[in-house]
This record gives sequence, C-alpha cells and structure tokens, in this order.
Amino acid sequence: MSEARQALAEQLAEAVYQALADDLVNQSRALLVVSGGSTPVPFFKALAQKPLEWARVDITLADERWVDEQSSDSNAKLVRENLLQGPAAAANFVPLTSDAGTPEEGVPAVAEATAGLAWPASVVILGMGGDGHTASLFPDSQELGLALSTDEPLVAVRTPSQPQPRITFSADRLHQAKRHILHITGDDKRAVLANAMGGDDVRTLPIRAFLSCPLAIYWAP
Ligand SMILES: O=C(O)[C@H](O)[C@@H](O)[C@H](O)[C@H](O)COP(=O)(O)O
Repeated sequence: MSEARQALAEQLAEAVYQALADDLVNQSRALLVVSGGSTPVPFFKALAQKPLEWARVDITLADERWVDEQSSDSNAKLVRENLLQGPAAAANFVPLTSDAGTPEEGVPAVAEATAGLAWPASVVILGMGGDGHTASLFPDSQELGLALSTDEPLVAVRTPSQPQPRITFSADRLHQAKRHILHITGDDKRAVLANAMGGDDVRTLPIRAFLSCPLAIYWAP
C-alpha cells in the first residue's frame, strides 16, 4: 500500500465519518452504501475505528456477486472482515444475498431485507472498473438498460465478462443518496475517468450515470 493510497483512505474515512455523524444529529439512523473490490480495504479499516454511534448506522452494499458468503469473491465477507470490526462491529449490516439459487429469484427477498434501511442513504461510495463499470452496472450486461432506467431498487445482472451472476442496486436507487463518492486509485482508472468525462454515452462507460450527482472524486496514484 503506497503512502498516497493510505492517506487517501484515511481522508475518505474522515469525510464519511463526518457525513454520517452530521446526519445522525437529525436522524435516528443513517445508511452507508459501500462497494466491494480491492480498493476500499484500507478505507474500511480506517472508518471502522471512528468514534461514531455505530449502533445507529445501517450498512449495505452497492452490489454483490451471487456467491456464498464464505467465498473470497463475496463483498459481504470483505465488509465483515474489514469494516465491521472494532467500534463499527455495532453497525447493522444487511448483505445483498439470500438463500435463493439465483439473483433473479433472490431479488424480492433482498428488496424486502433492504427496504427498512435508513433511505435515502447518507453516502454511497462507488468504485470503478477499467471498463467504466460501477456497482454492477457493466457495459456488456444485458440488464444495463434496465438497471439504468428502472425505479425498482434492485436488479439481477448477468455479465459475459464476469464469472458470477450479480445483484446491484439500480442507478435510480443509488442516485437518491445524499452524497456520492468515487474512490479509485492508479493512472489507468484516472484515464478511464477522464475518458468518461469527455463523453455522454452512459452505456459504454456506466460511471457516466453518476458524474453529475454531484460526485466527489477520491483518487490517488
Ligand atoms: O467489485 C465489486 O464488487 C464492485 O462491483 C465493483 O464496482 C468495484 O467497485 C470495481 O470493480 C472496482 O474494483 P477494484 O477496487 O477491485 O478495482
């Protein structure tokens, strides 16, 4: 982990901590929506130590692979091992999977499990892949159009470029959050983001759906 990436993670943790603390002044509960992948790990570790009233915080994921929670591909496992630790262990975490065999069958149960969270989310933290995907809004997924247009909260997604089926919050549900943050690292992702900012076709680079949320960009080399 470079010093710059560690510093970025700590700055992001401080900003998210402040946002949640601010919202908890006027709300009984606040919701944080996080992404999986490798980038958020140092951020999760830094945020977990913040002196928040974690028992009043709900946490869920922007998206999830439809895998067992013991799988190393599970975003829920990542969150449990890195964010729900220390003070943050008191938070209420709701994963995006169910006992159903497929995400298509599981969407209703996950929608029910997540309906009672403290929407609209205080903060949504997005990641981005080299193909411009964010959450599980992939350029090559058949369900991209649906995920970008539906007012349903959740969409099951099949993506040729990805080994597992997935479930994702829809763009509409993610848009409704009070604050949007993109957490990315490396020159490759900076170039993808620059490309995204230079055009409008959301279907080729789905991160474009969030560029005017407004979106706070946390980037380090
Ligand atoms: O993987 C996930 O769970 C998220 O769906 C995905 O949107 C992620 O944020 C990007 O793929 C970036 O991943 P990295 O941080 O591993 O580059």
